[in-house]
Formats: sequence, C-alpha cells, structure tokens
Amino acid sequence: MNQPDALIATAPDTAFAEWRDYFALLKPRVMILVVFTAACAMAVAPGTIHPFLGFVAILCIAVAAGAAGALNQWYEADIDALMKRTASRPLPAGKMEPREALNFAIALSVGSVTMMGLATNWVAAFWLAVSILFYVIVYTVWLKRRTPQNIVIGGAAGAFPVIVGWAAVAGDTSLLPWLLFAIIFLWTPPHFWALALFMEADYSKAGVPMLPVTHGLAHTRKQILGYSALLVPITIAPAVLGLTGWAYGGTAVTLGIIFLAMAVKVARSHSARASDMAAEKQLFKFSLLYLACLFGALVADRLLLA
Ligand code: HEM
Ligand SMILES: CC(C)=CCC/C(C)=C/CC/C(C)=C/COP(=O)(O)OP(=O)(O)O
Repeated sequence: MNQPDALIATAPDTAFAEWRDYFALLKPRVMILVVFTAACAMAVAPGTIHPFLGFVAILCIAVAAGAAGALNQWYEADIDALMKRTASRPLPAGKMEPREALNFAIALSVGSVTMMGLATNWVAAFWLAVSILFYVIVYTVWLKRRTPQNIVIGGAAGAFPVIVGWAAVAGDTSLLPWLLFAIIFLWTPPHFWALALFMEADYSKAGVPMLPVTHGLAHTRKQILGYSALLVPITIAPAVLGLTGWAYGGTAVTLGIIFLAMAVKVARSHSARASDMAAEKQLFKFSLLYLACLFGALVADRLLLA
C-alpha cells in the first residue's frame, strides 16, 4: 500500500457519524436508572400531572442526562482515549467530530430545559439546568482531574434528577425529595468506588485521581463501608419520619442489611488484582439493583397506602 492509501485505510472516518454514535454519546445505560429514580419521585410527589406532560417531563430528564453525558465526553475525549473501558466511545474512536458532538449536546441541553419549563414549571426546569451544570462544570471540568473527592461532591449531579421529577409534579420541593436526594448522594461513593477498585489500572493510566489511585485500595474499601453505613439509616429515615409507609421501610431495612453485608465483605477483602475482586464486582452490580428496588418500593408503598 502506498502512503496515501495507508492513510485512507487508517484515518478515523468522522465524515459520517451514524445515529448509533449520537446515541452512544448519551450514555444510555446509565441514563436508565437516573430516569427511573426521577420517575419514581414524580409518582410519589403530591399533585397531579397530565399523563402526556408527565411523559414529556420524563423525556426531558432523559434528554438532559444524555446531553450532560455528551458534554462530559466532549470535554474528556483525551482521557477516554487512554482507558480501555472508554476508548471505543465515538470521540476517542474518531467516529465523530468534537464540534458535532458539542453542538448536539448544547442543542439537547437548551431544548430539554426549555421544554421542561414550558411543559411543567420553571422550578423543575431550574433544577434540570442545575443537574446538567453540576455534572459538566462541577464534576467534569472542575473536580474530576483535581481531587479524589470528585465523585463525592460531583455525585450530587446524579441526585438532582429526583428533585427535578418531584418539582415537575408538585411545583416545589419538601423534605422527602431532599431525603431522596441524600440517598442517591450517599449511594454514589460506594457505587462508584466499588467499580473504581477493579478499574484502578485504567484510571491510573489516564492520570485521573480517583480514590484507589491516590489513597490506595485499603483506604477506598474503608471509605466504601463508611458511606454505606451513612447511606442505610438515610434510606430508612423516610419511614421513621412517617413520610412513607412500612412497606418501603421494611424494604429499605432488608436491602440495607444486604448492602452493608456486601460492603463489609469488600472492606475485609485484600485482593490487589482486578481479576480477584469478586466482592467489589458483586457490590457494584448490586448497587444498581439496590437503588432500583429502593425507588420501586417507594412507589409500591404509595400505591398500597392509596
Ligand atoms: C458522580 C457520580 C457517578 C459516577 C462517577 C459514576 C460512574 C460510573 C461508571 C464509571 C460506570 C461504568 C460505566 C460504563 O462503563 O459504561 C457506571 C455505571 C453505571 N452507573 Fe454510575 N456513576 C455515578 C452516578 C450514577 C448515578 C447517580 C446513577 C443512577 C441513578 C448511576 C447509574 C449507573 C448505571 C445504571 C450503570 C451501569 C451502566 C452499564 O450497565 O453499563 N450512576 N457508573
Ligand atoms: C439530568 C442530568 C443532567 C443527569 C445527569 C446525572 C448523571 C447521569 C450523573 C451520573 C454521573 C455519571 C454517569 C458519571 C460517570 O462518571 P464519568 O463521567 O467520570 O464516567 P466515564 O469514565 O464513564 O466517563
């Protein structure tokens, strides 16, 4: 092959980004649980919303979460290119021009916030804008490359959507939605650090100061247990305060015992190789099921009481 032919064969094809690439830019798998928690908050919020407007509100939260994920990928294509888990994303893989991704993400951000304001109310639209800005500016631009506390503070981004969902129906916020916010806020460190333990090599290679990279595996395991111990009482608080029934409370206690048992197993583990980290992988997977079941129970509890 002469030189120009070789270039054509290996150069990334950014001319024709496909719909699949745009879809991948939205981090759709993570979005599902974010949207689910927000939809559950909508279901238990006081007030009524027309089913069509409720659907539009959920769509706006999904689009905003996707837009924030796209802005995140636009900003950190350099580190995504260095990590095995993220190297095949559309930007590091050269399937899309950065400018295309940025325009797409800005259009979706502005569109979703505006649509939320028009379809529901501007309190919900305000918190939706805060969610996007928190994920992009506070987490991605400001904290991610600077401090291992990045996900503790930045984790609020993933907790705001429940406030958005609640406000879309109720028009304002109250104690219960802020407790739901606190649940996701405290859940995020065990969720993410369990994964970061077995992905430590990737983050270390990319120079991202995640806790296992900066403070080691043993310290991270202790922090996971500490945050889990804070999380479980907060999940039970809505029932204790009489804001939910005991169907939710009982589920929170049961799930909490399982979550704590798994976190203890992680804290006791000494594995240094990702391939030996069964307890960490189990906790990461369970963290997803845990949050889904907890929010599902919140809705089921409300239906039982109705
Ligand atoms: C700052 C906060 C958070 C960080 C840094 C974080 C980080 C991560 C990372 C790195 C992954 C692996 C993604 C992949 O390889 O595809 C992941 C997976 C996941 N996260 Fe989080 N996460 C955070 C908050 C949340 C929140 C708030 C939710 C939902 C409420 C969530 C839901 C999920 C889900 C559902 C997956 C599995 C995706 C899959 O199956 O590929 N995350 N998270
Ligand atoms: C409504 C709205 C704006 C919601 C956004 C909230 C949201 C999805 C928060 C979760 C944050 C998240 C997926 C971080 C992934 O970390 P990372 O970006 O460091 O992961 P990566 O290494 O996979 O890129």
